[in-house]
Amino acid sequence: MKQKLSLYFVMGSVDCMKDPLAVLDEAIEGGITMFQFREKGKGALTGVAKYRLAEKLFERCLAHNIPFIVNDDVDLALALQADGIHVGQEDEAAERVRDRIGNKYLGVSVHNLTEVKKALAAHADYVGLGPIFPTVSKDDAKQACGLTMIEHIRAHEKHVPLVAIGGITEQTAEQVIKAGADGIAVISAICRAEHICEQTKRLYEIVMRTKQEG
Ligand SMILES: C=C1C=NC(C(F)(F)F)=NC1=N
Ligand SMILES: [Mg+2]
Repeated sequence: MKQKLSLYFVMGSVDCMKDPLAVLDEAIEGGITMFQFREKGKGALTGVAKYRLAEKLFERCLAHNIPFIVNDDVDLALALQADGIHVGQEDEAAERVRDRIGNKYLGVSVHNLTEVKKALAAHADYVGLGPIFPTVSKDDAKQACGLTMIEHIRAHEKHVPLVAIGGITEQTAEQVIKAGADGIAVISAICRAEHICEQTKRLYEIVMRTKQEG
């Protein structure tokens, strides 16, 4: 699980400046290790259009052995037979989701140690902690919790697979890993890059080098 979390690309059509399929193809070429389909916010696709896009993105991930995770929408995850689901504190209760999805990946959004412990009690496979820095990708994001929250959680839960999310860039990725995250989750750092493949490669190199240094 910790290896998979290294470079976790989170994306929906609203985050992309061009065809989401082309964006994902470039990100895969650049070395992402996990993908989350997060179709949310103003102008997000719904219904059949959302399903069709999810199917095509899932095909890309399958072809490259990259876990395909669906954000929030458990019904969509089950219909697609996705590799997993990611839910927030306000989504369907993690315990109930675990019952519905069996042993697929279950990720839970957390903002503090209490929520980490709750997620572990619900048998989550990993937690997504954030936003670490102010984010541009989520209009109802909570207050940034900073690197100290990563350190605090890691000090109390040494082994929990933890990916950090929220405003993480090439400039801050190293300190996020050094603070104790097993990986970084990014939206705009990849989606808004001039050259998506090159940017993804740089993020991948930084994360993997920093993880090796221990
Ligand atoms: C709100 C979120 C928090 N964390 C994550 C991830 F990093 F992928 F685990 N994804 C989300 N959608
Ligand atoms: Mg959610």
